[in-house]
Amino acid sequence: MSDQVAVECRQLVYTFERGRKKDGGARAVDGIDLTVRAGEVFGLLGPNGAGKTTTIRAITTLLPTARGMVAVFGHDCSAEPVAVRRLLGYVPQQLSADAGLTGRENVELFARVFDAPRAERAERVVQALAAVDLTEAADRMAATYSGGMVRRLELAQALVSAPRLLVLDEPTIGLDPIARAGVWERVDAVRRATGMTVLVTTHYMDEADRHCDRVALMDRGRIRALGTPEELKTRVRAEDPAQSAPTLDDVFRHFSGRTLADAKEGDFGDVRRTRRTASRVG
Ligand SMILES: Nc1ncnc2c1ncn2[C@@H]1O[C@H](COP(=O)(O)OP(=O)(O)OP(=O)(O)O)[C@@H](O)[C@H]1O
Repeated sequence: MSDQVAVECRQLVYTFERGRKKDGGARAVDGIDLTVRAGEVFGLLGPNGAGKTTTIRAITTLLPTARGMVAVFGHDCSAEPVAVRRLLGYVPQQLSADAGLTGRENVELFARVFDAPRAERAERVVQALAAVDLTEAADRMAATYSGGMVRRLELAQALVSAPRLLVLDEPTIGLDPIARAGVWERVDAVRRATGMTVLVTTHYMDEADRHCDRVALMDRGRIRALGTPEELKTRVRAEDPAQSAPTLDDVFRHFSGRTLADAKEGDFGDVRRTRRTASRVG
């Protein structure tokens, strides 16, 4: 890990115009300060509606930076969006693989769209498929893949452009525990092999605890706590001696004032988004 900064957000605010009244408008992101160091796996954690995806979309230049500053490896996301996009691999929550193409064709398509150097393209496609353990299934139609395989294919699509920053939005939502472990195994291996920075959102606290170097706990558009999972647990133990062995769920409750289960209830839109994501990979 280096001292270089991969992602920096300063006082980032994002308000949706068509907002929900109970949120006092729709301030999805409410003044976020965040630094992701080069080479780390950084987790943005929180329940549905916390503002994770909105933050990710600002970092990936898919939303304009309305207020505040966002930069990726020193490139301002508003002023230099093209330079930022060249450094990114992004796996969104929505399906990004085409069921009517083979795994290999899907990855080749991304290699062309993201302008991987022509001379290296074929080799990059082979390597990206191998990195996610899809070499044998590469020439099958993606429509025949399991949910876990689709997720790994989408990972290969993002890796083929050799990004410096890999952004994963809920990479394991809707997958069974074995498939979830399979996705993380590949992410960990790629990170070890390349030193790539990984920014991941999840509401699975156990996964974040196991795989993230540092985490930011988000709730209602704000970061409630930030640090390594161990640092956060140590803080909870110090502030609440009744908690002798807190989990990250306990840490979330301590800093946000509510349980993840309460926070998870969300609203109709939140539930619909989760179901859509879960069913698309299921
Ligand atoms: N296009 C939109 N228009 C209006 N409000 C939106 C829009 N997208 C998100 N929101 C609202 O912004 C808030 C933050 O949503 P966001 O998707 O960033 O949360 P999240 O933490 O990523 O949760 P999820 O995992 O459910 O996507 C929520 O209250 C949500 O309803």
